[in-house]
Amino acid sequence: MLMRHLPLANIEFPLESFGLFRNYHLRTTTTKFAVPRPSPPTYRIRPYCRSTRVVAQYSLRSNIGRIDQPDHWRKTSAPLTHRRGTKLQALLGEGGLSEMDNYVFPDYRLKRKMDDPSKTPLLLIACGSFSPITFLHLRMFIMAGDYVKHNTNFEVIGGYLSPVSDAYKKQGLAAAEHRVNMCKLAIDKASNWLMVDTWEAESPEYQPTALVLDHFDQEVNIKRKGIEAGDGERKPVQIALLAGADLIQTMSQPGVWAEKDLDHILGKFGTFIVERSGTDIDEALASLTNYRDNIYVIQQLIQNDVSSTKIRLFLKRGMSVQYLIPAPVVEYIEQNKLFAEENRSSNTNLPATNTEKGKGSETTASASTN
Ligand SMILES: Nc1ncnc2c1ncn2[C@@H]1O[C@H](COP(=O)(O)OP(=O)(O)OP(=O)(O)O)[C@@H](O)[C@H]1O
Ligand SMILES: NC(=O)c1ccc[n+]([C@@H]2O[C@H](COP(=O)(O)O)[C@@H](O)[C@H]2O)c1
Repeated sequence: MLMRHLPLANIEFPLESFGLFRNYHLRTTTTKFAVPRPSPPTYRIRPYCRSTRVVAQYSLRSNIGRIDQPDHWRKTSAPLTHRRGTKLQALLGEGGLSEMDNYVFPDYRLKRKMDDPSKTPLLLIACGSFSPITFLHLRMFIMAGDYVKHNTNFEVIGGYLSPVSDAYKKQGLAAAEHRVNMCKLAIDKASNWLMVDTWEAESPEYQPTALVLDHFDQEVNIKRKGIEAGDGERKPVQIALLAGADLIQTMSQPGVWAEKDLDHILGKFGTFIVERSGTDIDEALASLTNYRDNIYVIQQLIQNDVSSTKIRLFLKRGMSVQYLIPAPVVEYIEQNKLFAEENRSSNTNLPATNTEKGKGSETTASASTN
């Protein structure tokens, strides 16, 4: 896996060597051996060093050097052993989350060449829980696209959903595998420019947003050297965070964002903010005036107050969420019985921001659904 699991070797062992364990981990102080999945009749062993990870992260942060995943590693992915023989599996295909261990940056919907070389290429990144993804998450990209077209000199060349890692431990966070699958289902047929990047979701550790944006910068500007402008030249792509106003509001709350991360996100990358009911946008931006040239505020002309929290609340109460979230996602939730019960097994450490933002509260379930 890129950056986090820099593989040093790719060794196959006979099945009998490991008995019948499906996941097998050997740890020493400096080296970890992970056996992600059985690939009958052999297990694939993936050794990697913790120390290399630190070096890789440093390189990524500072854009020094190049961290390449060896091609042989990508191509020798273990076959899936738990195939879901459903319509959804057909949709998710081989790119389903079951193959998360073999991370490859998705670029199949990235524009290869700009339509207008005089513009600045722009890539929109929405970081979030997406537990589950709603139509508003998708609408954010559409609203941003319209805003960019009519108000700026940017040209959007693609958009990514980046579901947060399980390590975020937020209340109501379904397993990353499910959240990624739902995001993929939501965009599969519905978009020709949105993609789901699993780099963050795959990470066993929480990745701060500044680092996530660095990852995109690395993939698009360092590895792919930007985009062809149409006049023979390649242009660097402006990476920007796409977020709701509630997220920006947390930027002035003490302890939520590191000062250097804010400077990195708003100074180097910039952000497109979608208005959200319940959040005073002027108040949210008051402490960020230093970065105002890099902050674009998008009005929600048709207010949509749907949130993942409200969706989970409906599901917990056995109410339908049809037409609030994409149909394949409704089907996926039913098939996997998600959000039906209080699902807090991995979410006992709740962040302080859980019940604000006018999203509805899972703990005060009497609110807003009557
Ligand atoms: N109705 C909405 N209006 C504006 N922005 C939204 C809306 N719903 C989600 N967003 C934005 O989408 C991004 C991803 O958010 P996230 O996955 O945390 O969704 P959420 O619906 O706010 O989740 P939850 O209710 O679980 O906290 C955030 O930047 C958030 O502000
Ligand atoms: N310090 C940080 O980098 C930081 C702080 C708060 C939220 N976030 C990100 O914002 C997104 C949405 O978070 P919430 O669902 O908590 O609003 C997540 O992707 C999360 O990683 C990042």
